[in-house]
Amino acid sequence: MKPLLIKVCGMRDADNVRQVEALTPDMMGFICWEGSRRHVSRLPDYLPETCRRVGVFVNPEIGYVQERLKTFRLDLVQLHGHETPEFCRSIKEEGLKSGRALQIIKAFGVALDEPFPHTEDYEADCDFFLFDTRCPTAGGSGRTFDWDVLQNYHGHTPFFLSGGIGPDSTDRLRSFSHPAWAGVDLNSRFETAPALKDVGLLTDFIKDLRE
Ligand SMILES: O=C(O)c1ccccc1NCC(=O)[C@H](O)[C@H](O)COP(=O)(O)O
Repeated sequence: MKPLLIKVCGMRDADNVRQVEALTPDMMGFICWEGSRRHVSRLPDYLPETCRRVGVFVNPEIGYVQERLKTFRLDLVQLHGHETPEFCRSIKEEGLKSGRALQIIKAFGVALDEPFPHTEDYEADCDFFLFDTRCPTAGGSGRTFDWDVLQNYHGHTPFFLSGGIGPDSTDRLRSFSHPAWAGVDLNSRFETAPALKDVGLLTDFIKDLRE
């Protein structure tokens, strides 16, 4: 399997952030949306330094993103709502204004009974896509979708595979292949409680994936 970026999402607790950072993921995600059980309402006492910090938003006001860019020192912004390509561009420009080469991850919910998401218009303004299971909670469902539908994605923007990836997913990941596949996103199936990751489970999984 080719080397994959590993993003651990839905972090909040400072000690847990330190423990997960020691596993050297590439990115760590902080949910900046009140509707989530993983919502981070205040700045954690510790933010990771050796991996990139991702702020996860759902249809945010630009001012809220600006504030979180500064306080969380975000490297990437992940957008999980109905944000337009223009909005993605404006967020990227906000990063430039504050002297940061901010990257954008646009998330798309995938459902078998709906047409594959229309990603083309986002190619120019986004650095990554994230294909997640469509769900009423906008993310963090713990449910997988049929990864075969990703063969309908012919774009060039690299993507994260997301939605219900768990300790038992390694074999499926090994048999999955796509030229634009760049990484995996890990969340609720590695939790002992919302926003609290099981370090043992993550240790084994990340070791397996990198072998
Ligand atoms: O995790 C959340 O609670 C969440 C809520 C609303 C929008 C996004 C959210 N998470 C963002 C992620 O990148 C998750 O890791 C992704 O949805 C997959 O989660 P899971 O199915 O639990 O593995």
